[in-house]
Parts: sequence; C-alpha cells; structure tokens
Amino acid sequence: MGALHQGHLSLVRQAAAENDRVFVSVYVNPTQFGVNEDLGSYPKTWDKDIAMLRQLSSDLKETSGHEGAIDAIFAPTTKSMYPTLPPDSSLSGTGSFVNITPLGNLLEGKSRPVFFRGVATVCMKLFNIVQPTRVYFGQKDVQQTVIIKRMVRDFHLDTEVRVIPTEREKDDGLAMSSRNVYLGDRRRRVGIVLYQALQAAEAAYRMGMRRREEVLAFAWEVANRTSAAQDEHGVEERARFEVDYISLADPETLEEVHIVNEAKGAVLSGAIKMLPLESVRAGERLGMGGDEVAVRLIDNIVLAPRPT
Ligand SMILES: Nc1ncnc2c1ncn2[C@@H]1O[C@H](COP(=O)(O)OP(=O)(O)OP(=O)(O)O)[C@@H](O)[C@H]1O
Ligand SMILES: CC(C)(CO)[C@@H](O)C(=O)[O-]
Ligand code: BAL
Repeated sequence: MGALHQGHLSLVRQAAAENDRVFVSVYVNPTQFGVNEDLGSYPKTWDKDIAMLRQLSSDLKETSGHEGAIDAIFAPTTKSMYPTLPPDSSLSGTGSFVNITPLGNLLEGKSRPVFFRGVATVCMKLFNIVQPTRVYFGQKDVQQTVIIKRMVRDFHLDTEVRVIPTEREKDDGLAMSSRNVYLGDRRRRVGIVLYQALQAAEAAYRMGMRRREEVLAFAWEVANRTSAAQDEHGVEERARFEVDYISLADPETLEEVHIVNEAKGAVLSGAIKMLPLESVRAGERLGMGGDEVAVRLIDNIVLAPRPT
C-alpha cells in the first residue's frame, strides 16, 4: 500500500533473489478499510516510494547482474481494480468479494470486520492480473499470510505464497509499519510494549511452559506493568494504550490453543491501540496528524514446532 519502508524492500529483495522477473504492486485498497478507519489519511509518499524502488532495483542489478531487478510497478486506479461497482467498505457491502471464514473473523477481524474481505478480494484481483509464480507477504501481518495461503489452497490458485520475516527498527525492535509515522516520540517509545509482551511470553515458552494461562501471563504482566506506569505519569508525560488482544493460536486455523502442541508450534500475536495524546508539550516531536488519532499496532512471534 505504498509509504514504503525497509520491510517492504525486504520482500522485493527476496522476490528478486528467487525469480527472474519481479512486479511490485502499490495500491491503497479501499475495501479493506472500515468506514471509520484511516483510508483518507493513510500516508502517501509516491515520489519517495518510486525513488526507493529505483534505488533498490539498481542496487540489485549491480549485485545480481540481472537486466533490471524490478520489472514493473503496478499502481492501478481504483476504477481499474473495481471496474463495475464502486468499492464498498460497509459490512453489508455490495460487490464481488472473496470471504475466507472463519479465519477472517478472528483476531484482527474482530476489530476490523471488513478488513480481510477487502484483503482477500484485492489479492485475488492482483493474482488474476499478474498471474505470479510466487507472491511475497510479510510475517508482520501473520493472519493475512494464513488467509492468503488458505485462499490459494481453497480456490486452487497456481501460485506459491512466500512469507518473509518481520523487519524491525534497529534500536528497540519495533516492527516496521507504514502507520508508525503516526507515532510521535512519546507514543513511539511506549509502542514497543507489544513486542516486549510477546517476547516475555516467548521466553516462558522457551523455559518449558506450554499451558496458555502460564505463557500468556508473562505477556500480560509486561502490558499491565507498562500501562500502570503510564497511568502514574501526568498528561504531558504519558502515552496510554489499550490492549485489543494477546493471542496464542494454532498456526493454521488461528483458533486459540490451551496447550501448545510442540509438533505444531503456535503463533503468539497481539494488537494494541495507542491512544491519542491527552496533552502536548511545547516543542515535542509529534507524529503525522499531531498524535491526535488512535493508532493500531500489531506484531507476532512464531513459536516454531520442535524438529522431530
Ligand atoms: N516490518 C515488516 N517486515 C516485513 N514485511 C512487512 C513489514 N511491514 C509490512 N510488511 C509487508 O509488506 C506488505 C505490504 O504491507 P502494507 O503496505 O500494508 O504495509 P504496512 O507497513 O503493513 O502498513 P500498515 O502500517 O498499514 O500495516 C505486506 O505483505 C506486509 O506484511
Ligand atoms: C496485502 C495488501 C497489500 C492488500 O492490500 C495489504 O493488506 C498489505 O499491504 O498488507
Ligand atoms: N498491512 C496491513 C494493511 C492494513 O492494515 O490495512
């Protein structure tokens, strides 16, 4: 969806390493945004995106000797992606949609009820237009990867879904995301709480814990402690957040698990909402939109199955 960062570029790099021809799509798909979500304000940095892709393409060309590492950028208009009815984001929306259930109703889908309908629909369109041998998605959006794999399987699509590790900020490991530009310094610092909570749960798993309550208690401890610490600060110091969910789920069905089956592993994932700042200090570095809108952050860690 543009507003490119190193996470996006890592998908392109991997695609260039594994294929002769690479297409990059840049399209902010309206049907995956709910009616009250941020479609209108979603960051758009077209000129910078193109410059980044050009640079990457020439770097890759030098290292691999390919003619051109990126063959084309596909940036369609909404009229060409939705040729008959205009895109509809309402829950009862009319139009031609791909619905992958129950996967699309879980986790992210609970808070964003039209999200995965929009994602599956636009990906089906992109796959039909480009007919790719392989498609590249980021691990950061784990539920999206599970849904796209399911769509490929259930609709007998002739493509291989490749999932590329989450690129993280060097300083603290925050998952890169286009929406991070909404975070000013204060919310950016606190936003790492989600990854820290997931890491605490992962550590519990590594220490041998397998029961849901035991593993997730470690994550909740981090989230609750951080939240309480913010509450103690004054309005000019704190950045408050709400936890939407912390999940320990089966890697294929994304159903919550009670005891992790080591042969299958599990996915630890979560979402938090960074709330708008209550009061802004003079000279404080703010994010896009002045830290006035809530920002949803997601992240996950895969608990890999034990080799047999
Ligand atoms: N940090 C990351 N590491 C690896 N892949 C990523 C990362 N962030 C996004 N991607 C992948 O890039 C592709 C395009 O994602 P998208 O344009 O929605 O960017 P995004 O950063 O996820 O944006 P948003 O902030 O809206 O979630 C998706 O497959 C997504 O999973
Ligand atoms: C898969 C996707 C490109 C569909 O618009 C989007 O959901 C994203 O960028 O993750
Ligand atoms: N990468 C997810 C796109 C979205 O949140 O709309």
